[in-house]
This record gives sequence, C-alpha cells and structure tokens, in this order.
Amino acid sequence: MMEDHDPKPNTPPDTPPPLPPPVPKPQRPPQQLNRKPEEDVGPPVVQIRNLWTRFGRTVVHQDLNLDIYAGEILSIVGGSGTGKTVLLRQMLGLERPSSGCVRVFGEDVSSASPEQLQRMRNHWGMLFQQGALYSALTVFDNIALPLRELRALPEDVIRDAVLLKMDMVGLGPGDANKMPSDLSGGMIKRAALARALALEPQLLFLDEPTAGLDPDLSDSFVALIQTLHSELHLTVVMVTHDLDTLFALSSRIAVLAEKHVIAVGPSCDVLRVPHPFIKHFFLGPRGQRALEVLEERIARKESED
Ligand SMILES: Nc1ncnc2c1ncn2[C@@H]1O[C@H](COP(=O)(O)OP(=O)(O)OP(=O)(O)O)[C@@H](O)[C@H]1O
Repeated sequence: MMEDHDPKPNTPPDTPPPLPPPVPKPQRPPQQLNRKPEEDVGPPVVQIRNLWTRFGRTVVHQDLNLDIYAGEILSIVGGSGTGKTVLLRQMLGLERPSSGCVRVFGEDVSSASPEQLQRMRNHWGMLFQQGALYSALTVFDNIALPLRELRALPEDVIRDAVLLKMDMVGLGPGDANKMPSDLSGGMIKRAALARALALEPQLLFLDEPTAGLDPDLSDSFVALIQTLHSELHLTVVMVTHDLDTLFALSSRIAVLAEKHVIAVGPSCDVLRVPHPFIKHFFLGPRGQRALEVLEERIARKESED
C-alpha cells in the first residue's frame, strides 16, 4: 500500500516494450509512511496533532502526529523511555501534553474537564499491564464496577451483563465469586479484559496485554483479542514489546524514536524503513523468529482459504 501507483505504458499487448534496466527504488523518507490506510476508513478515531511533552528540561515528544482509524489495531513500539506509556496516558486523558492536542472521537481529551473525561471514558476500555484487578473485590464485582459507577442500571441487568462478558472472555459462572488471588495469570488477564469491555466500548487500549504470560497462555490471549476485535468491531490501541503479539495482532505499527513517530504502516512496510531502531528491534534474532512465525501463520491461512 505504500508505493505510488506506476502508470501503465500505453502500448498494444502484442508489442511489449523492451524491459527497462532495473532501477533501484528510491528510499522513502520515513515520514511518508505516516498516512492513513488506503481503504476509506472515515475520520480518525484518535487524532494526535503537534504534540509536545516536556518534563522539566527533558523533551519526550516533539511535534508528534498520529492518526488511528476505526477498526484497526494500531500498535505503538519504541525503545525504553521513548514515551509510549506517556502517550497512551495522554490518549486516556490521565496526563496532559505540554502543547498540541489529542482528540478521541473528535473530542479534545487534552483540554477536557473531569466531567467531560468521565463521559468520554464510557466509550473506551483499558487493559493495564499492572493493577488489572482490585484485589479486595471478586471477579464479578471487578467486572461490575464500571457498570455500577454509571448509577443507572438495576442489579439484574448488571448481573446479566457481567456474566455475558465473562463468557465472552472464556470465564465460567463458577469463576464469578473467586478473588483475584485465586486466579492464574491468564485468568486475571481475561477478567481484566471483561472489565475493560463492560461498557461495550468502541475503543480499547491495551498496555502490554501479554506481559507475564507464558507462550501458550500468550497465544490463547492473542487469539481471544483477535476474536473480540473482529466480533465487536473494536478499534484497538496497543503498546507492546512482544514481537509475537505485535505481528499477530497489528493492522499497523507506529514506531516512536527521536521524540516522534518515525514510521507508521503495516508491519511489512515499517520493516523496510532504514532506521537503526527498526533494524535492531525487528530484524534481530527475536524479530526474525517472530517474523517466521507470522509468515507460517499467513501461509497456513492462505492454504485454508
Ligand atoms: N511524571 C513524570 N515526570 C518526569 N518524567 C517522567 C514522568 N513520566 C514519564 N517520565 C519520563 O518520560 C520518559 C518516557 O516515559 P515512558 O514511561 O512513557 O517511556 P516508555 O516508552 O513507556 O518506556 P518503557 O518501554 O521502558 O516502558 C521517561 O524518560 C520517563 O522517565
């Protein structure tokens, strides 16, 4: 999708023109990757414009721009300290940028009042890496919390909604009264995902969703996210260091380096950007292994289709 359209030579089919000598493709400057997917996907769900973040004299983001479109899974990657978490927190309205703006569903999160933010948050869900569940509440009460906070729903409606969400993430009614300390790592993630989905959000934020899971649990959690993403028509914004998760889930990847987004696009396009971080992150031994797994998955899917 990233290449410009080559004009077709206007010659009759029986007289093919001689093949020109191969011309090396010019390297695209990375910022040219920063454009929307080709299909008509409407206005961005998340729009970040000219964003600067400073902590004292430290500049973390410098004139950062990023658009996230409906229905995609956009993953943010970058080296340690490049500001991925801060950016996620700014999208959630938990931190304000020093300047610039972050719009979610067209509303400016960066200047919203606490009341406006609360209303906006009812349209998105968050799965945090840590502190996923309240340890003093049962699984049921953790998932019911966002519904109860609305102060508008009767308990029987809440009960049905919670059990439905538990079923969606693969938890049974027998898990409802368990405490978080009784759950395995994979079940904690599933319960936290159920809570993130409690208000039926259109937008889901995931911070390191598979961190701390062993490879099998990680694979099944990735498969669950894939299923929910397509069944619920979610837009997903994810921060992850895990290359298997990244390649398996991402529609597009945004790479943070040098204080801004140096490339954003499908993984195959981002991998071609000649930047030292991209080479190091994606094309080292870990990246090669994850790519091989991805290629196997694609080949398997193609042969099934
Ligand atoms: N409240 C704060 N006050 C001062 N500096 C901060 C604050 N929050 C974040 N930072 C700094 O901003 C930079 C970006 O932090 P952030 O946590 O977003 O990085 P990250 O890309 O998520 O890193 P990692 O991959 O290691 O989690 C870091 O240098 C961090 O120390």
